[in-house]
Amino acid sequence: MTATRGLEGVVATTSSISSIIDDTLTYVGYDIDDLTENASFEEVIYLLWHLRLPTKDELQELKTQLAENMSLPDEVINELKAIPIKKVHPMAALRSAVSLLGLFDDEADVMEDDANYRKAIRLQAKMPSIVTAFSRIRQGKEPIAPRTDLSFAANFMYMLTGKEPEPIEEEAFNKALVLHADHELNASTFTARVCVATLSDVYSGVTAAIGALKGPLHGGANEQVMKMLTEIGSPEKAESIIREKLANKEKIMGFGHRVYRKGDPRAKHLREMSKKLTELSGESEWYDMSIKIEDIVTSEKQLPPNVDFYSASVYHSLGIDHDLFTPIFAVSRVSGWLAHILEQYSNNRLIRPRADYVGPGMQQYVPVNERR
Ligand SMILES: CC(=O)SCCNC(=O)CCNC(=O)[C@H](O)C(C)(C)COP(=O)(O)OP(=O)(O)OC[C@H]1O[C@@H](n2cnc3c(N)ncnc32)[C@H](O)[C@@H]1OP(=O)(O)O
Ligand SMILES: O=C([O-])CC(=O)C(=O)O
Repeated sequence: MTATRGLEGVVATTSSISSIIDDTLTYVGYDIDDLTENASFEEVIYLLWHLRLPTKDELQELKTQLAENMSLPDEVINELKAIPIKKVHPMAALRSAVSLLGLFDDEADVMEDDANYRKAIRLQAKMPSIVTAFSRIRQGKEPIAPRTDLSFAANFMYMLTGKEPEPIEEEAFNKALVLHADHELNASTFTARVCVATLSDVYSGVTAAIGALKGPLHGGANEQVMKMLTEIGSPEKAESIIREKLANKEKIMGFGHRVYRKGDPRAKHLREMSKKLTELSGESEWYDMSIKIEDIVTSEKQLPPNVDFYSASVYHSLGIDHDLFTPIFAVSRVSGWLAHILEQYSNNRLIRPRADYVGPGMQQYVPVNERR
């Protein structure tokens, strides 16, 4: 038995949800470029869960179901008010709140398909409410109730700020949600599948996935990108700082990918949005700095930007707090996690690989008093 470090190149399951072939990303056979330009996030949710695009009536039904399930139990709001909210990372709060939500769902441990689908709707609907409630409570404000007449993207921004977004902001946010929705067997999705393959429940699967997304090598990279851009401070300083980081063998956040070699097809959409939105907000230095960094990292290390690099300046331009970037990723990616959880249940087998043991050989137990 020989281990493959990080399971690189290992094919661990079949899936009909999304694919990455020759650096092209598709959801159920639809190119990500096509979906980003044309689809609403609600259509993408339906696509991932049903493996086909919805009719007009089916889409309306999904929108209604999401709208009806957005509000949070008082206990979850009260818990967010009880935690040391100024010290807690919102991803940790989201992880705990999703786990807590499961305690107030009478169907949490009901394993029938219909019940699991209903839980998927509830989780998809309530994740934006948790993230926005966290943000409001942290500012000493009351959470804002969701509106049934707004799109998923607009509702998130409305619950965050109390204002309806401008059409260009809603469009950008919808695109970002579409771009982050699913990505084959990434670390958090794999985590969700491993968890529910024990026939554990949907809440456990999503809670585990949030924990995996939180790390800076995965979803947590978008917040780290903004931290780096803020530290660099201006496009003029980018070159020397990035060259120094590379010389010190530091990783540049938002670059590199386990699967893509030529580049992440999502990055160009976010680059374009970053250009547009930073111009609009009068802070084009974030875009200029990002372009400069991309030039250096691609020429020095042949590492193209991934989805997290330009999403940082996009979310910043939308006025979003930097530590909410990864929770927003989760608000979108939960659609993919849920699709994979439902797919795993539909054809389940326990996921249990082996380890190549490299520790000491057989040893004799020595009582503690005799040990030296
Ligand atoms: C949504 C997402 O999860 S997208 C990924 C988000 N994560 C990041 O942006 C963090 C920065 N990037 C990385 O850490 C990596 O590229 C990962 C985690 C995405 C992929 O990791 P792996 O496939 O395991 O590649 P690994 O970390 O082994 O890197 C291979 C080589 O490229 C280098 N490298 C990879 N990424 C970077 C980077 N961002 N900056 C500098 N060097 C890098 C490594 O140092 C290593 O060099 P070496 O062979 O000389 O030691
Ligand atoms: O696929 C991966 O390894 C990481 C990634 O880009 C994602 O989850 O969107």
